[in-house]
Amino acid sequence: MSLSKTRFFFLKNTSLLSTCKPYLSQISLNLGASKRSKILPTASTSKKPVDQFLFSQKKLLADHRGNRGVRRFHTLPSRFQSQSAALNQGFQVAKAQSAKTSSKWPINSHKSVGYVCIGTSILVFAIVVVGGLTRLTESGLSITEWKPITGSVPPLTEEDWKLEFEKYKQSPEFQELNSHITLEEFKFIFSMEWGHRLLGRVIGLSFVLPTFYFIARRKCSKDVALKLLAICSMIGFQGFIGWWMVYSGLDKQQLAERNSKPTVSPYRLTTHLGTAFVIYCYMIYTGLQVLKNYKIMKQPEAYVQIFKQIASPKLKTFKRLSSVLLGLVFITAMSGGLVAGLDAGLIYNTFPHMGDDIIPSSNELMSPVFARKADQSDLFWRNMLENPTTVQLNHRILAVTTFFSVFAVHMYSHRLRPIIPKNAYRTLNACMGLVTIQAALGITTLIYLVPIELATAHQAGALGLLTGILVLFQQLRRPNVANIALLKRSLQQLSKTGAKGASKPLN
Ligand code: HEM
Repeated sequence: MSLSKTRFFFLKNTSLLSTCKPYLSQISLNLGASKRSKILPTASTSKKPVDQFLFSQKKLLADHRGNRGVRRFHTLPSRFQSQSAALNQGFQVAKAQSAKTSSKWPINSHKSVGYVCIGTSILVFAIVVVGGLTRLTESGLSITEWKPITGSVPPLTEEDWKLEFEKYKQSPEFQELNSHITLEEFKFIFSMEWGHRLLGRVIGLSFVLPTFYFIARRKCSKDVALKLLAICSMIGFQGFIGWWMVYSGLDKQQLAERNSKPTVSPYRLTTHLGTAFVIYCYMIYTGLQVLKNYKIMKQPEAYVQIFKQIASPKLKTFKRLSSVLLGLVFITAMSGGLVAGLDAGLIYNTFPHMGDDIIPSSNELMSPVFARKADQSDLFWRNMLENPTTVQLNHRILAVTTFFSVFAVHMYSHRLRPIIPKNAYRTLNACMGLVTIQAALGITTLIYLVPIELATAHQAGALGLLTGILVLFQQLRRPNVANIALLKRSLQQLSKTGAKGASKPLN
């Protein structure tokens, strides 16, 4: 069994950590959270460095492979226990604890969990683009029913197609806007919407099935299992939101209340877009976290330098800025969803001017036409969310703020260059490029009156930018508690041997 495999065994054993916790609390390596500093013995509490310690467990763990959890420590050979008083103490505590708990969850998830998360997030990216195309080709209201299971079979015969077309003919969209379309044209819009829904089902299956497998086979840690389950429920919920959105464009009563032509509610469209973005981010974040932890577990020495940098208090502001950027990009994207939902990109097609001025008149921005209450108490928020002029202006303001914020953080990163992890520095450079492309795509989409290609690219660009900032955010996050322990020990070993990367103390 290789050393890395031995480590895996070590880390798989949840109880080892709980074993170590009591006596590890003496350690404080200045790493901030007290929880994290209670993990592994320092050199002074253990006679052996962690690698030797782990290696010496090789046989022991192999002997006890069949026994999971803390039971392994019941039968520790005394020769091993005598190696360290501290360890001995830990084992005694584990014995006591074993009577109460027996956990089978590994501390680190297997890399395949990370691959599934990242792989499925690519499908989510694709469905967002397909969803954008569905909206831009005005295909979204062509399927008038929601059949989560049987709907995956498309019309197969000409008769089936005619039947679907008849159903569509009852919809407000056909009656008010599309009464001229032919069966062939209907087949196109139906296929767009059907493809979008099918991709949703594929995403559901390709995430839910592996999740059950990972959980049943204990391939993931407990907290990752909870995250996977949360993502599964969000995927299911997204299917429901999709139908809730479509229904708002099919129901005559709702359309009359909104005094709208047959289109979906902009609020529901933005909710649908927002949930897709959240699912996407959650998948990428979880996937990257799992892969990072897995990599560290296999080769902690390779990550030591980065760990020292991200644990440094000097990077605190930069880390906070990365979360601000993440929030800002997300809000800008949601405001873009409202622009799309209200077709607000079809007015004021100049930049930076909106009409004669950079900002339209206040009368137009806060028009009483949009207030529904007699006392106009809803004037402000209705204009902010329902007036296409104001909504477009908001999106411009947020987009420009996002652009200059990324630019400012990028400039700031040059000053911090020696202390920023290289990978994060590179990611921020890429984000600067992505935000520039995104702003350019937004402006051209507007100027050219929202052509399908540019609008689709602009939507994909939003997701691309969000991915970049999310990766940056993730790169600046600490690994899990168990891996921090490994890293601390590697760091100590490196400083003992005077190796490069460990010369400066952890600050
Ligand atoms: C820099 C950050 C930006 C982000 C993150 C962003 C994000 C988005 C998103 C997510 C959408 C919704 C797309 C859809 O659902 O189809 C959108 C739509 C839109 N954005 Fe942006 N945008 C940005 C910049 C800009 C800029 C600078 C402009 C131009 C002033 C602009 C103009 C538009 C227009 C006109 C739409 C509506 C397109 C449509 O109807 O499909 N965006 N934006």
